[in-house]
This record gives sequence, structure tokens and C-alpha cells, in this order.
Amino acid sequence: MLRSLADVVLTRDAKQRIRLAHSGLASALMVVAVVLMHVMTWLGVNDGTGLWAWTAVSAIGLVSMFITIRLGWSARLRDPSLTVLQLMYAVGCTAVAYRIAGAGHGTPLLMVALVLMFGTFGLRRAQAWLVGSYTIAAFGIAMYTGAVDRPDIYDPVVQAAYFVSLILFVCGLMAVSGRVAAMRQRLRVQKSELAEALDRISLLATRDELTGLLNRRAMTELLERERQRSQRSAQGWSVAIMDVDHFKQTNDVHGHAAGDEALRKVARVCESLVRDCDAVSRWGGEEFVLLFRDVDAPAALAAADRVRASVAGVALTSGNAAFNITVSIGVTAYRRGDTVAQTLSRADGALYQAKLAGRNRVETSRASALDSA
Ligand SMILES: Nc1nc2c(ncn2[C@@H]2O[C@H](COP(=O)(O)OP(=O)(O)OP(=O)(O)O)[C@@H](O)[C@H]2O)c(=O)[nH]1
Repeated sequence: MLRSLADVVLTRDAKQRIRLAHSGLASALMVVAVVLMHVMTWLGVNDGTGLWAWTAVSAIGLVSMFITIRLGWSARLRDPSLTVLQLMYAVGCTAVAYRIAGAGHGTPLLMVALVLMFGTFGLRRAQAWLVGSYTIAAFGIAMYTGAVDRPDIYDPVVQAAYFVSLILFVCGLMAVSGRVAAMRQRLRVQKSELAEALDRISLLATRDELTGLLNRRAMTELLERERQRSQRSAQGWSVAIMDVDHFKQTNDVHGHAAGDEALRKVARVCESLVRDCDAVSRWGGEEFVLLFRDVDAPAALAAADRVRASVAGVALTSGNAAFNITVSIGVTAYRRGDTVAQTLSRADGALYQAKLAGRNRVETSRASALDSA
């Protein structure tokens, strides 16, 4: 009940709620000031001249601003929460209150301190100084006219002392709110640096540095998620382990840098041939693992053979020498009830068979095989 009332008054938009809550707080402060002013008049502290007009102007102004924000009319302004306008309006009303409060003029002075304390911390430096200077000017006028018109109540010496105190207070507040603004800016920068660092950490945690493919940990998690998904659905999946043939020899003959480049090329070939829903990872060294979603063994076998044939066709160079590499691949389909480790072990067995059978081949854990011939 309370929540739905709050939704109606403050809306469900988080930013709008904050704006309206701040505006509501300003209005609440104003209500306190109005009550105090009326109580003082009732107790005979002043004669109440202009009190009702002041009450009406104060209330109408703040309520209008609340409604303007609530209806979204201020949404397109540079300051959609109307903070500066509300603050200046409240300060102006308090300065008038100071002038009509008579012997009770100490109360509006404290009220304006409260208004400034609540209001200026969220402002930019220039805005805060604008509000601060306006406060000094508005209260300066109220103090001066009070001292001239009613020196019996607004003792000129006391008014001068109040004025100096007000200037000191505003300057002190501006200094503090400037420091708070600088701290908030530092926090914003740190927050965005932290977000960047987190992105980088998560990239490092899931990607292989050399090829940019998923790393072993990320692929293991993916396979486990796929296993769990397939327990709940009828969809199967297959996995392939691919190993570069005689890669030690490639490194020895063409150098480690050429070997690295060859691994990167293999990665790009795999990525370009698998579907978006499939996944490719560097399992370690010159070994890659491919996940084929919603695919049975024969289809995975065909897909893996396309990869094998493409890798064999990639022209590599090292200095002036041109060379090729080949890969052997073991493929298996997931069998319901198996663990990921059991599935990978079957694919590894098939890879071993492909190596034994002469390399540059694809074997499955079942009898079928495709070779380069
Ligand atoms: N350039 C390069 N070489 C790597 C990298 N990781 C592993 N290797 C090399 O890959 C080679 C793997 O050699 P082996 O495990 O003996 O296998 P192979 O020579 O490919 O022989 P078969 O797998 O039996 O065909 C080793 O020489 C490793 O140093 C890498 O990131 N970059």
C-alpha cells in the first residue's frame, strides 16, 4: 500500500525518484520554516506582517517545482532536478522570512544554513558559488533594510556581525563542498578504471593470449554447461580435439615465431568454419577443442573434416620459406549420462587413432573415419 503510494508520487523511474525525493526534502524543510514562523507570530515575537503572503508564495513555488519535476517537464533541461532553481527559491524565501520575522530573525538564518548544507553538496563548483553568492546578496539586502527600517529590532551592529558570519559560513561551505566534489570526481574515475580492469581480468581469465580463442578453463565450463543443458533437453552435442601434426618439427625448422603464427592461423580457420553457436578453444600447446552444439557424430565428423582440409590448405611462410601444417582430429558425440571428462577422454582416444593412422585425419570414437586421401 505504502509502496504503491510512493510509486504514484515518486514514480518508478530511479533517477526521477531521487529528484523528487530531494525536492520533497526541500519542501519538508520549507514546511518546518513556515510552521516556526507562524508559531513565532502566534507567540507575539513579531506582528505577522506579510506572513500569509510569504507562506503562500513559498508553498506555491516549491509545490510547482515538485509538480514540474513529477510531470517530467524539466526532464529535457540541463538541470532536470531543478536543484539550483529550488535552492535559490528557498534561499530567497528564507531571506524574506528573515526580514518579516522581527525579533525571531535568528531562525531563518539557521534555516538558510540548513538549506545550503543539504543543497550545495550535489552541485558543481560554479553552481555552488552562484547559490552561495546569491545567499550573501539576498541576506545582505534583508539585513541592510532591516537595520535601516527597524534598527530597534535589527540592531545594525548585530546585522553587520551576522553578515560577516554568513560570508564566512558560505565560504567555508563552498570549500568543503569543493573538496567533496573533487572526491566524488576521483571516485568516478576510480570506478571507471575498476570497471575497465574487471573487463580486462575477465578477458584474461577466459581468453587465450596467443590466439584470442577461449582458454581451457572457459571451454571446460562451457562443456559442463552444455552437458547440463543436454540432460534437460533432447539435443545432443559433439566435441572434437584437434592437434597440430609434427609441430615440434615445425618449430625446429621454421622457428617458434612461425609456429606461433601457425597457431594463430589455425585459430582463425576454426573460427571461420564453425557456426556462431559452436565454440573453439585453445586447450593448451598445439591442441584445440571444438564444441559442436546440437550435432550428432556424423555431422561433427564432417564439420571437423572441413576444418582439417582448410588448415592443410593454409599457406604459411617463414622468411622466404613457404610451408603447410596439418592437423589430426578426434571427434565424439556426447552420450547421455557421461561426464565431460569421459567425453573428452573418448575424443582423445579418437585423436590418438588419427595420429596412429598417419595424421592429417579425423577419427571418431566409433568406427567411422575420414582421411585426407
Ligand atoms: N610455437 C609454439 N610452439 C608451441 C606452443 N605450445 C607448444 N608448442 C610446441 O608444440 C610442440 C608439440 O610437440 P609434440 O607434443 O612432441 O608433438 P608434435 O611434434 O606435434 O607431434 P605429434 O603431435 O605427434 O604430431 C612442442 O615442441 C612445443 O614446444 C606455442 O604456444 N607456440
